[in-house]
Amino acid sequence: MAPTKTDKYSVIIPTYNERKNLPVITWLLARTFTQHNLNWELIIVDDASPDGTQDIAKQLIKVYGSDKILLKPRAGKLGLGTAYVHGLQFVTGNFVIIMDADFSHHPKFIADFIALQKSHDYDIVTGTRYAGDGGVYGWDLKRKLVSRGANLFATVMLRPGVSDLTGSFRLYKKQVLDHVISETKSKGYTFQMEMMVRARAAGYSVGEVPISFVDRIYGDSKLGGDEIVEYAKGVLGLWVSV
Ligand SMILES: Nc1nc2c(ncn2[C@@H]2O[C@H](COP(=O)(O)OP(=O)(O)O[C@H]3O[C@H](CO)[C@@H](O)[C@H](O)[C@@H]3O)[C@@H](O)[C@H]2O)c(=O)[nH]1
Ligand SMILES: [Mg+2]
Repeated sequence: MAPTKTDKYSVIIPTYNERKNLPVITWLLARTFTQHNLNWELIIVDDASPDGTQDIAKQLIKVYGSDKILLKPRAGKLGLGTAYVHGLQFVTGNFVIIMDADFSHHPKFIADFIALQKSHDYDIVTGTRYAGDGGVYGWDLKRKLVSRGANLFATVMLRPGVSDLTGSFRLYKKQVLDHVISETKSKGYTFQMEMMVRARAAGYSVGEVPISFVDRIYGDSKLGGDEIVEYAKGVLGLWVSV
């Protein structure tokens, strides 16, 4: 089954200091959707970035149109999980894609996500770095071990049957995202893992597309030691409750 005329893909991108990345990621998204003749919109959730990300977003609205690009800012840096909740209120599509602004998630994979979703009517399609041709490029050994360890820990404890739990390049049916996000309590990096564990517990179907995750060129990652401790607490909390 191919996407229909009534299908619309709403991309939510949370941004914090992504002035340099946003124009190119937007251009690549527009190209991907245009090439595949798909309806789309991009919702930018910027948390008062001091680098002027919002000025760039406003220029993009002028270039692509306010039906395509929506800027939905917040007053301060409130974290990734709540950024998706915020962006979701403004979605007009029946599918939602969440991804990062920094090219770790290349828009070219979106066509594969959509094709896989359509072929199995999946509720969710997730990018995976840890199956098939997927991989991570540009991370040092420590960061690789943290990520593998985080995935292994949650996999062993919770057995959700999904190979990449902490990644955040995903496509959801809109009503599935509404449901799962309403049940998810964690905010920061734990959010993606909790979303997937809760989705599986609720019986939603999940397809996986191998992706190459490339570390950002511009700007810094916001992952710190506190987030790792939060993540471990999150896994243990779900182990008790789900
Ligand atoms: N609005 C908003 N956006 C934020 C915030 N923190 C980060 N972002 C945005 O969220 C995206 C991811 O942030 P990064 O700082 O680039 O995260 P990362 O360390 O590369 O982590 C990525 O990989 C992890 C998996 O290994 C993922 O768990 C994580 O979600 C993210 O995709 C980027 O678009 C960044 O601008 C925030 O507090 N608010
Ligand atoms: Mg990143």
